[in-house]
Amino acid sequence: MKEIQLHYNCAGEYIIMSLIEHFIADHYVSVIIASLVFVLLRKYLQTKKSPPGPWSLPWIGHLFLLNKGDTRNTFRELRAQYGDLVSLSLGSLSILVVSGLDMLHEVFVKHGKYFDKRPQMFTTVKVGQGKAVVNASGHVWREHRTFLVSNMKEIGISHINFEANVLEELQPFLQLLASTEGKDFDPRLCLQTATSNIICSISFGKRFDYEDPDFKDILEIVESNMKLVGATAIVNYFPFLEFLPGDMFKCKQCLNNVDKVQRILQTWIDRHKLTLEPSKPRDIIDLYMLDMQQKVQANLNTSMSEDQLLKLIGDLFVGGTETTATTLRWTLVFLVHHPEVQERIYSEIMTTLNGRTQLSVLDQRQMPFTSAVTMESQRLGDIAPFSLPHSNTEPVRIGSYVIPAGTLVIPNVNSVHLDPELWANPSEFRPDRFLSDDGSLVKNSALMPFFIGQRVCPGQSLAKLELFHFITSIVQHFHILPSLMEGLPQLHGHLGLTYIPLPHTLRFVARCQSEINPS
Ligand code: HEM
Repeated sequence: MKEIQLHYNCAGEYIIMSLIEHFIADHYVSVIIASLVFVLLRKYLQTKKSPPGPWSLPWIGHLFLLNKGDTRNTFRELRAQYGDLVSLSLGSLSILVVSGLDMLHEVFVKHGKYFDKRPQMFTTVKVGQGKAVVNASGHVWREHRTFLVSNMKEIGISHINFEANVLEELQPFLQLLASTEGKDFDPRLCLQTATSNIICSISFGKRFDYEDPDFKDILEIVESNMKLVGATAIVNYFPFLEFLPGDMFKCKQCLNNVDKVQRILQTWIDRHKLTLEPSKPRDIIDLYMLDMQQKVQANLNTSMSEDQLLKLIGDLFVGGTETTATTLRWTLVFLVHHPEVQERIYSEIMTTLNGRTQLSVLDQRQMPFTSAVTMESQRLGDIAPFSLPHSNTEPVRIGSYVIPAGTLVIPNVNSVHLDPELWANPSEFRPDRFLSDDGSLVKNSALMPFFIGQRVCPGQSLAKLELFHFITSIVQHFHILPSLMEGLPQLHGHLGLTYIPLPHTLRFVARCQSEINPS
């Protein structure tokens, strides 16, 4: 009895275990077969539950597929073979590629609340520190996103006059174009500077001189990190690589850059706080400080802090500069290929201005062709072909499949923007596809440059305003002509974090010399 008590807590348990032992001894062959069948059946049912995908190598998974050429083509081929949901893996990470208009709606709208997280990896956890909006999930993300969305609503409702900020930036930009005197010129840098300066205006209430050393430093560091994030991407899937000796994957350099930008932003925020007047919020920083103070005073559970504010301003730079500048660059590329489209926009501008010199955002409603050109540039330029990666913290059933918790979910927006089932001749630039027979604007839910669902771009009102004013002002004042040296720019680009045009120059020849005075 003593021996029995060593192994079993009570006599009942002893009896049951003895019966099982006897059964196994008598039927051990049947037990082995049954266990085998059980294991195989479970495995079969599990694979049945995950969306299909190609065979993978142990440990590295589909690295060979994702590292080969243009990922948009790879995903197109995978979709043709396996359907709208494709399972892949990298290291220990499960990946799901979601394609097609209906499936993107099913996953990111119908089941959107389950897929509103960001995956936990080097870029989000170390670079973005899981803070503010772009890299955050859960309570921090929801609170900061709500703050941003409520303060970046349609023009006229927001506290900040975005249009004034955009118009203020247009003047030095147009003067810079005029100063090129119709010679070959690459507009990339001045578009990036202008869009960054607009983020400065809405964040700090002031624009910077293009030669301001701190401003130039920030632009250079942000650009350097855009390139470094490509080099560090592999660390997202194989995290141990970060800890190899040296800085082979540029992780340390990338994190140092983040530190440098934060230090500059912190000094700007500190200076700005000294002049805060609660009755007159001037910009995002003022609005944030006031919102935070109110919540602290009311003893509310808030994640808002000065540290989060620093990251939020960083998010606006990352989310709002390169994206808008690249969209404008693609638009210029398409316009230089289509002088007849430039002339149609010009004529619409002149009719709408009707003697005035400056368009207002309210004029947009009377300018369907210009809106159609912007939409078509966003579709064909397709600058964010995979949006940003999402993730889920619990298993989610989509149709007959189960998506495991912690999957990295990639929205294949490219599959929609260039789908021949949705757009006739999708690789052609045809703004008229967004116009009805009577010339009015036809919206199309298959156009999703700002993506859809819970994480849809909160800066889209500002972005649309910038696109409208920059495109119309450039066409109002200049003929956009091909480079004398290089001819027309290429219509294909380079796929990095975003899809960008290949380096090129254009000529901006003033329509009427007297209209813009270079300073
Ligand atoms: C043409 C210009 C722009 C395009 C094409 C664009 C596109 C996008 C896309 C595709 C996303 C990812 C949505 C997702 O997570 O699936 C996004 C997110 C975001 N964008 Fe934009 N964007 C533009 C301009 C802006 C501007 C001007 C701002 C800010 C002033 C901004 C701020 C953000 C932020 C903060 C996020 C993160 C949202 C979140 O994680 O909840 N974007 N944008």
